[in-house]
Amino acid sequence: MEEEDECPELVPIKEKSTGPTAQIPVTIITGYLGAGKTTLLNYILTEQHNKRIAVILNEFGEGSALEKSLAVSQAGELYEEWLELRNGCLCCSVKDNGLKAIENLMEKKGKFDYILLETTGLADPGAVASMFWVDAELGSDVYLDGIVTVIDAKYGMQHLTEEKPEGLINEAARQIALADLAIINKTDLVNESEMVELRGMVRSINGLGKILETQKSRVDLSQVLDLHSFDTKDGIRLAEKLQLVKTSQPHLDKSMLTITFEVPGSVSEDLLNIFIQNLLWEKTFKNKTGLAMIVIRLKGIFSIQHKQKKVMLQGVHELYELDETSECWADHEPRINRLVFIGKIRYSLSVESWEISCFITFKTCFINNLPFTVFLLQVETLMATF
Ligand SMILES: Nc1nc2c(ncn2[C@@H]2O[C@H](COP(=O)(O)OP(=O)(O)OP(=O)(O)O)[C@@H](O)[C@H]2O)c(=O)[nH]1
Ligand SMILES: [Zn+2]
Repeated sequence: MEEEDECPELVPIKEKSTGPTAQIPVTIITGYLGAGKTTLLNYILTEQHNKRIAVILNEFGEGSALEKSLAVSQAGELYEEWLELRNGCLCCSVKDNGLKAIENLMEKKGKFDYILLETTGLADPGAVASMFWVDAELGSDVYLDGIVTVIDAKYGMQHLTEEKPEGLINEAARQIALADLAIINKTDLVNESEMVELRGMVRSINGLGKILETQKSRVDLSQVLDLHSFDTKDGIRLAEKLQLVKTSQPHLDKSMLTITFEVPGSVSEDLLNIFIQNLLWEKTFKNKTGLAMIVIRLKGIFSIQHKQKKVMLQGVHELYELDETSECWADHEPRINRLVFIGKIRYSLSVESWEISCFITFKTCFINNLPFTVFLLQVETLMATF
């Protein structure tokens, strides 16, 4: 893990030129796992604003880019650069990939006039933002327009008040501290007193940024794009902000991990729902020390029996939804069901036994048309094997 780089001397970039060599604005969309970043991205991509937008997505964990790509609408002309980082994130493990992705996009320059960069839910937007000052010539093509942080109204307080291992920063707080715009999303899931508490907490972390409140991340785009938050006169402001939230330790919480299951076949929707409810609500899957994984984020793509379309699973803490996507399983396409867990298990050394117990039960969802009693018997037999 790279030590956090010294904050680079921030050199305000020169006045933005206009015309064909016009610099392209970049908006960083950040926010904790499941807060609604992709929902905001989709909303921006599908709203009428006659901007041709390029998207850079940085996903946490191996292979989970697939779910992300299915979640990002294919509206309009979309240039997608993937930064699929193995259990890392753009900001602290492979900064140069971020630059590479932007430079790849710049080669297609002229075809788009705005870049949206969605970070992983665990990323440090400060390190991503400072990328725009580290690489001088990059500054000539793009400029950082603003940092937009999406906050989950239902779990935001839990994320912000979570005890972190010694010296580790709370990434949710850091994402808010650096926001030019904070969007408190999912207001449909909380009452007024919870909103007052969260609003106060956000304001106490970030006294400057604008705060909007939304459902499904639907905001007035003039409040999100073209903010010019870091124009020359404000460039120094980023330095101050970075100093404000600067820490010496890397921020990636080692206890956070991603587990991916891939199983061929088609699954019974009922058995899948039972499996997910046992996982998220009953926490029935334990490791050999009797611990369950704290699943913070759950994503998946499924082939459901008797359905032609791919079904996407989205879960955030205890909430989950199975939605049919517009994409069909192609005739020759192998039906591989993928399930990605992002979460933590104390004493992660014993995550394997948790993984085995969970995987075996997941596999039993694929044994077609089992009477439920037989299914449960199978689960018990399987669970006894380790
Ligand atoms: N109830 C409710 N659900 C929402 C709202 N906005 C988004 N969601 C759901 O929350 C889940 C996560 O939304 P995403 O947009 O994928 O969140 P994200 O921040 O991109 O998540 P990561 O992939 O972990 O980074 C999805 O199931 C969304 O449909 C909202 O305002 N209310
Ligand atoms: Zn990072």
